[in-house]
Amino acid sequence: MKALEAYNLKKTFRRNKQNVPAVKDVSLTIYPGEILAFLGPNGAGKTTSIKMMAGLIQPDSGSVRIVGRDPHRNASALQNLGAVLEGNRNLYWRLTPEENLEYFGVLKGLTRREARFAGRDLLEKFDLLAKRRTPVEQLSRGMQQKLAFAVALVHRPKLLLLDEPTLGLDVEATEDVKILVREIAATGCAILLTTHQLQIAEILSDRIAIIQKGEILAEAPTQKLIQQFSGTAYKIEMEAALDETRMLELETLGLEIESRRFIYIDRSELLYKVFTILQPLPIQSVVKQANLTEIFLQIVKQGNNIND
Ligand SMILES: Nc1ncnc2c1ncn2[C@@H]1O[C@H](COP(=O)(O)OP(=O)(O)OP(=O)(O)O)[C@@H](O)[C@H]1O
Repeated sequence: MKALEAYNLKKTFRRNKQNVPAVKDVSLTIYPGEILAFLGPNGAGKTTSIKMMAGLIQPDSGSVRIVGRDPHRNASALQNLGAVLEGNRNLYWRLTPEENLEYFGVLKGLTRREARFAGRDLLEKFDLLAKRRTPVEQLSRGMQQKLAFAVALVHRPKLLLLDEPTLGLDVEATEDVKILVREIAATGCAILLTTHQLQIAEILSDRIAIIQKGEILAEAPTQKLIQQFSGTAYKIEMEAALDETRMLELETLGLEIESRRFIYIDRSELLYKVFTILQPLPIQSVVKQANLTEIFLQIVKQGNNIND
């Protein structure tokens, strides 16, 4: 059974008497144990999409199923959903971790006893046991984020939605969150996460969906996406700016040149031609493997659907 199915979601907001089309067409599927990174520039429609998937915003059209149930029609669908959507705002700051877990556990349908047991387990797993009686407002940002995860997981959901889970965290806390995300997925929970930190998406995700202006531009397994774009892509970095003659010669080959120093080669058969043109200028580096940041920028720049 699929953990999440979203079909053709659409949402237009009304602001200052104008229509703001936030999400035009978003369809996504996530399977148990899978981590999907949902990427896109600011304002692309990620949060609006996630809120529709979480049952918080009613779509204008399209449908959502969480483990087969529609969260907009059937509140029981939410028993399979955990979400950390706006930083750690799903916590009560004056309550302790223990109290938060019990409170939210009961809210999600557990008995107090079940919530207490599940909460204690999570506190232990997330290394928060020593802080269980400290009010949330006195915890570090990293601890608060881990607790927000714990609260989202207390009722053992099958789908976890994470909006920017590492925002504002230091290096160590970011590492903790990465490990947690992997561990949670390993238990069979499906995870959808948004992040602007593309190296995190590259390391963590099994699949990537890229959204721009409310539409999915690309969706593919992470490694496939990287291979697809790395196969023939080279980037040459020159030590100094190129002269006019060489610029012209390279441009005649149809190559993209950035800041007169970075040459992008999209066909490997051109590589040696380019080296000949560049001789004897010093080359700083030649990189073959595109990373997700470059791929993301390429896709968003092209702005058309590579799945077509
Ligand atoms: N409640 C709202 N009323 C009006 N417009 C909205 C509302 N929520 C979002 N928008 C608009 O919808 C578009 C998509 O916003 P959304 O927050 O979904 O993008 P995002 O991809 O999550 O962006 P970011 O990466 O900056 O968080 C933006 O133009 C935003 O201004």
